[in-house]
Amino acid sequence: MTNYEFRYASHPEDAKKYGTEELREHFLIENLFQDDAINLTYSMYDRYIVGGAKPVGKDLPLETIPYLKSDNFLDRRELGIVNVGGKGSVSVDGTVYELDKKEALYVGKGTKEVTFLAGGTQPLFYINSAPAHQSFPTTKVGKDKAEVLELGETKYANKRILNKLIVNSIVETCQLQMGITELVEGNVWNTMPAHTHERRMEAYFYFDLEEGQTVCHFMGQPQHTRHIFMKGNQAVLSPEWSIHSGSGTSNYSFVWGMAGENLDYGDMDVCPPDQLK
Ligand SMILES: O=C(O)C(=O)C[C@H](O)C(=O)CO
Ligand SMILES: [Zn+2]
Repeated sequence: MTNYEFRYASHPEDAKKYGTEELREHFLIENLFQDDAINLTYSMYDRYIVGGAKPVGKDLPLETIPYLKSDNFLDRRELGIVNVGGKGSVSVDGTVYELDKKEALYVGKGTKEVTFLAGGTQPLFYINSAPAHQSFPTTKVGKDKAEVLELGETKYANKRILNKLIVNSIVETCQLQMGITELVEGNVWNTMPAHTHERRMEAYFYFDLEEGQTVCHFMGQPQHTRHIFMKGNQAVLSPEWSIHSGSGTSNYSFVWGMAGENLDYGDMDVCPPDQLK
């Protein structure tokens, strides 16, 4: 079963007026993982699709959805998959790729068949997809291939390990970039100092958050911020004009994914913490 929903893009002046319910309705994606279903959200932020696939008792083929008006999901798109659950497998045009937790698979434009296979130790496949103009080879990015950076300091409660997975130094893509950031125990702030990048939108997916804990995700223009309280296994859309940062009541991990004008991971306009409002 494939479920899908649609999100329009918001003007920053409009978003300033949103209350709690509107913010959650427009930016928060609450139900990504449903047994034996693929749940997709098609957004108008760079036509980025955010989704989840949870095969429990049957294999789940990635079917096209009406918003695409294409015969196959990847006729004009590329796809990034990050497994955030137990070990699992994905079939891509007949080749099976095994993904451990926190491993990624890039699937290029023109691929006809992508099937999330039941079995393993209950995988949870987090999906991001963006329009593509060129076909690049399907490539698994295992733990051995990830580029790992240590960021932040415990003194500032933001010590974290950033794992670049689907980035242009590892795999060729048209516009997709994805990776995982893991907060070190005792640290709670991600992406602080915060930044914007008007060249790209971004989506965050929070996971490995202890039951009963929460992450307060911050968004908005740097001098007009808003917050959304999030649970584990939920995603949030970050417009190109918005910061994306969060503080948890414990440590946690998140998958970041981006698309837009460039593939330059370092293209960020940093906002000093004491300038945020
Ligand atoms: O912890 C961080 O800092 C991040 O993970 C930042 C994201 O990768 C990002 O926002 C990239 O633009
Ligand atoms: Zn960013």
